[in-house]
Amino acid sequence: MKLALSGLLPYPLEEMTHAKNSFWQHGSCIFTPENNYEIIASSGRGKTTLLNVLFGIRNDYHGQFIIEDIPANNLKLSDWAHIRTHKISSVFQGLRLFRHLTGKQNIDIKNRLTGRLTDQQIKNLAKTLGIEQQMSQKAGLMSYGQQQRLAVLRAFAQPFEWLLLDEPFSHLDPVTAQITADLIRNECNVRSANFIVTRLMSEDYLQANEEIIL
Ligand SMILES: Nc1ncnc2c1ncn2[C@@H]1O[C@H](COP(=O)(O)OP(=O)(O)OP(=O)(O)O)[C@@H](O)[C@H]1O
Repeated sequence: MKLALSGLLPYPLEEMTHAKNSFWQHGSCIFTPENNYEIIASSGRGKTTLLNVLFGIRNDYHGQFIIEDIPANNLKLSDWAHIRTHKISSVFQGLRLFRHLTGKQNIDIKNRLTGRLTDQQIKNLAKTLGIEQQMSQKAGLMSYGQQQRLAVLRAFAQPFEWLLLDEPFSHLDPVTAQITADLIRNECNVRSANFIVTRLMSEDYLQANEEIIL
């Protein structure tokens, strides 16, 4: 599924000085399924805003976001529901976990809708991510780094063509980050899917073949 931005400029970025001499000056790019993408910028330059546009949860922008030749603003809520269940999965910067549910319950609540992962697959993924023991613990009691890995696992509990990841390694040590990055890359490969990941200037774990500097 091709995602295209044409002259995109989110309203909150309009008056910002960096928007006048950066990606936002033209706001155009095409995300094609042959590539993985990194969106790289220092804090506050619009990474989360851009991912939220791609996930269809913001439409406060100039220009156009086009999904497979259809302007995103023409899509109905039911179209977006379908896209978010079958085509685009996401790991938000704020994670959006249910704090009072266990790790496993957080996965199950999504997996029940999609039936994507078996219990054994969930167990194996949790083990690889080093959060096997946390699956029976309440999410709100986990460290933020453990919660980040749980959110990555949850993103796998549905089919997708694109996986959006907003600074997914920000609370992980380099070894754990690399294990998580390798798992993400492998899951995408197995599913013939692609990722769009944001990161600050200083980190680089997933090493996509296309870089977008904001
Ligand atoms: N709804 C909004 N109303 C006003 N300003 C907003 C809104 N959404 C985003 N912004 C502003 O847009 C700018 C970019 O925010 P964004 O969260 O996209 O940055 P970021 O690159 O993801 O930063 P970080 O690396 O710190 O997460 C910020 O200055 C933010 O205050």
